[in-house]
Amino acid sequence: MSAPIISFKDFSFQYHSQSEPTLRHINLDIYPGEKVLIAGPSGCGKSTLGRCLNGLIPQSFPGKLTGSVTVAGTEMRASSIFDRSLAVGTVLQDPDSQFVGLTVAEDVAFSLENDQQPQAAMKAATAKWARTLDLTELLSHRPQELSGGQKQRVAMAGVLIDNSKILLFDEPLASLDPASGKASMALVEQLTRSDNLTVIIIEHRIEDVLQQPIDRLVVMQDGQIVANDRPETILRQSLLAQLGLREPLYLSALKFAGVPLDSCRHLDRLPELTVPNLTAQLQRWTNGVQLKQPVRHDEALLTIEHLQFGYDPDRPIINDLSVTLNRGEMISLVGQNGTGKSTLNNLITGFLTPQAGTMRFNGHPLAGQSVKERADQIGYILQDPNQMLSKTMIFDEVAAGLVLRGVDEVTIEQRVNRVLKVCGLYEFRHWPTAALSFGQKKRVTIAAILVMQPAMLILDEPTAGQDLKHYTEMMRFLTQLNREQQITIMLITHDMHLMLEYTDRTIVLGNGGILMDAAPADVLTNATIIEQASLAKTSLYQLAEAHHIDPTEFVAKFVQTDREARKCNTNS
Ligand SMILES: Nc1ncnc2c1ncn2[C@@H]1O[C@H](COP(=O)(O)OP(=O)(O)OP(=O)(O)O)[C@@H](O)[C@H]1O
Ligand SMILES: Nc1ncnc2c1ncn2[C@@H]1O[C@H](COP(=O)(O)OP(=O)(O)OP(=O)(O)O)[C@@H](O)[C@H]1O
Repeated sequence: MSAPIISFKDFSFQYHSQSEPTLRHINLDIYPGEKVLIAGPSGCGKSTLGRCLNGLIPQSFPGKLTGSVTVAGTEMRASSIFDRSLAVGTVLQDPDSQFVGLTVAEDVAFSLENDQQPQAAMKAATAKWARTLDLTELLSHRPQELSGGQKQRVAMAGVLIDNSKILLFDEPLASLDPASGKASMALVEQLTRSDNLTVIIIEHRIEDVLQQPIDRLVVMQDGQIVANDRPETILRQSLLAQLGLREPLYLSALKFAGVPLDSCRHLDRLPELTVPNLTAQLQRWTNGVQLKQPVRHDEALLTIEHLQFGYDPDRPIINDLSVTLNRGEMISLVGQNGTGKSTLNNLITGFLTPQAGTMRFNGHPLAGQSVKERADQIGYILQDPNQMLSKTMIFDEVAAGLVLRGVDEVTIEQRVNRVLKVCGLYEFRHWPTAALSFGQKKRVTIAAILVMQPAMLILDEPTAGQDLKHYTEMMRFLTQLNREQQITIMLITHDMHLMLEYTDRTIVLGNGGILMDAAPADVLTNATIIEQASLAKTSLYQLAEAHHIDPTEFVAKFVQTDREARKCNTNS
């Protein structure tokens, strides 16, 4: 075997501002041409490990380090951040932080320009990567005009153009629609094999990454490596579930059906999975589950009719869109990157004004109501809580809307405390928001909206970047608000699991209008819609199809069983 291209030897790292090391005694060798997935609970140190590879540690994030890290034969401490960034191309979760150019084209070509490459070569390379990542049409746009997923693809092109031999992806899938996520993972696989790249992927969405072959799965916990093996070995041991991480859905389905994992071969690769008598076992399980009738909601809350909007009025993004959302519904809004999901919500909340059409909320027209008036009834929660927090202390943050509306102090105290209790934040009420984790901050932003007693919440990717424990906590909390207070909740998401497991209705946006409006299991088993809206079949669909079971029935029964299992876990 050749020498490792990356080697951690008894490596520990402690951020200057922390009292304990974040990485502890890491020993890890990665060989040229390997594709490695790093998984682990939130805060276990995955991104910190990545920063040690691309040179951000210790240069931009100083701290105390012991042991050694060598990348491509050079000891980390001996190389500059510039050399290190050339050796390791990095795509971060938050692409905004990577933009430097005025246009998409400048951004993609930035590193070549820095390297003083000839114009012609630069243009050819930019065009090639723009084509590969479906960005050609966007080359003259400003990065600020792009949707979240488009930004992520630009960041990826800007890194791939460099031809680095090592690529590091930190949560590459969070803002990509399922089809783009799948396509980018397939592209990474192709490059790994054709150009003999070494690839490290940090990701919570393990099932999505495992759609392509992964050579090694490294699992971290509390700053240490607790498993480092072939994915199949780790999946068979159910280690992911034990650590509170999300297993691939098909694995959960095998467990529900009582299939002993020891009897499975190629457990990490669904297309090659072989299990004796699997068809009979899955059919028996499917026949044994009785589907319950869903609860109906038919009191209209938000009625949108013939809505029309384009940033350039001649090129509508929303085109004659009509839909009614009912009180007490839990809805997912899905669709291709750049299709107009955020735009639609900005129209509802009043940040944008439609060129035509009407919207009525609770029977009253929204036109003529200010952003503030709409915010009393419809709360919009952005993906990144840091963009929403404006006060230093938690209590003040939650009270801000009431203070702005001139509510008296005694009422504010009562209402804020009540909401803080509902959100599980009461004990932190005198803390600064900066001291909270990402998930807790998100709750504060929700609390600040709930205090206005809205009838509807719209949340953009409420669980992105969170591990299963925090994801489940957040979704349990939202489900409780929905059931107990009859708040209508609409989740904008690219996460097909989330849509299946937690929502009762899926609205698929595309071509300016609504492509489909149905139960999530029906959407995810409709091949035409999946294709049109850049969604993806989950592994459950593939498992059912391969074993001649009606996929819609199988998926619906899986969701019901999974919800019941989760309910039991909560009650116990
Ligand atoms: N810039 C920083 N300064 C001080 N401490 C930090 C810094 N960044 C991270 N940490 C600490 O290191 C720990 C690990 O963070 P890291 O981002 O590496 O985790 P992670 O496994 O990538 O988590 P996630 O999955 O939530 O992104 C955190 O608990 C945090 O307290
Ligand atoms: N301020 C703006 N000026 C011009 N065009 C814009 C602006 N904001 C968004 N767009 C364009 O409008 C389209 C819809 O963007 P929007 O952000 O609504 O999409 P989205 O469905 O939310 O995407 P994603 O899933 O990637 O977040 C995209 O093609 C985007 O490039």
